[in-house]
Amino acid sequence: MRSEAYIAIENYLSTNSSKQAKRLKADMMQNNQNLALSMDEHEEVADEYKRVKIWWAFGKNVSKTPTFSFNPVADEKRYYKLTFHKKNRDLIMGDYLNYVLKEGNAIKIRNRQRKLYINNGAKWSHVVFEHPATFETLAMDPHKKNEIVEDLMTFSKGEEFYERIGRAWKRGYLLYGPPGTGKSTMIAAMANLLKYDIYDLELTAVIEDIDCSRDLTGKRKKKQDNSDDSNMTDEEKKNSTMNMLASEGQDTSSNPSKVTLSGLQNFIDGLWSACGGERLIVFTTNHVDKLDPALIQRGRMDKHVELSYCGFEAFKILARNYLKIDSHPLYPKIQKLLSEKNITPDVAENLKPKTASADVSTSLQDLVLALKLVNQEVEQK
Ligand SMILES: Nc1ncnc2c1ncn2[C@@H]1O[C@H](COP(=O)(O)OP(=O)(O)OP(=O)(O)O)[C@@H](O)[C@H]1O
Repeated sequence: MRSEAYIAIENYLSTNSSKQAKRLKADMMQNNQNLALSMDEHEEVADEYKRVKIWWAFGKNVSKTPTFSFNPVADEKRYYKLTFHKKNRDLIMGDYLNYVLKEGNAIKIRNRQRKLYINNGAKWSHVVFEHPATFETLAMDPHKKNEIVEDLMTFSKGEEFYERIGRAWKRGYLLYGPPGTGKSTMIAAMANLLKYDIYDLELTAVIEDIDCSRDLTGKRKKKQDNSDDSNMTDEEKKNSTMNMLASEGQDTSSNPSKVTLSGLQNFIDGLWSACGGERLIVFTTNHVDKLDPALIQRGRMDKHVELSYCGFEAFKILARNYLKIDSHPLYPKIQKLLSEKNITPDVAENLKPKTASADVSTSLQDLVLALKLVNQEVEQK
């Protein structure tokens, strides 16, 4: 079995390939998407660290003593040999090897399959997290979007900063806005950007009058209690979810069901202090005004982001995603319709081609019809 350190070194060396590509053997793995680079026996790869040259060589020892077994396996020990000038011994054995192990582990985390954990009240279960959302495809004001991406990147690279100021490496986000404005989509984009796992926690058991909520797989969940809320309008219904995004292997197993608001606050604070790695808590709600301010105070939720109705700028991003276009003669009409009523970005579903022969104009015409319909419905209400 290969040790963690061996795998980390292997990962690290695989990124060194740009300089040494000719000398490395390329194997296509899995679905031809992951290119795995490995070294051949006695092959050498040169590296440079703080202007010091280092040579890596791969080798293996096969045990000479024959052993009897019904399932003979070669007793083989693989190793990497490191060559450098002896005056640099301290730098290489200390700084450099630490750097290699850290980089190698980071590559492992970046390349691994990520998970979406769901809490069923008693314990966490998980599925593979595969959601295509990215910040590039998220429709929202570009300035606001850049600010969020920058904030997240600064946070994710902030280990030393948080250590220096003696604070836990954590950040809280509150996403609020009407249903269908992209809160779940943004969480998926965050997880994809940072390569974090997601722990999804429905707070419907805690806050009253909750109807239903949508999870990251896009399915509407059935209401869990039996109380009759058929007289409630959509506006009166609330939906609050907490998502924790964390890097690999962080233990967050707890049972938060049936907690009071102050219990919930303690629970969140407890999660924060549970362990050392970076973590991002994202709290989503449709009704920020109905939440207890104590729950979302700065410190618990550092950044408040409003996800809102679909403006023309956001529509242009959706049109680019769906139709690969930047302009069209129907744009002024669409801009006018979007400005008349509150339209959520999920109206972009109408941009999906409905027939094999549908082209850009047909899709935009479908959208115009859908927008007119929504506007009429709103007016009738
Ligand atoms: N800002 C957006 N950018 C791109 N797609 C969006 C955006 N908002 C919504 N959508 C699309 O609309 C659908 C619903 O969005 P999403 O589930 O993210 O909304 P939500 O705010 O989380 O809704 P809810 O409050 O009901 O959970 C998704 O299929 C998503 O692709």
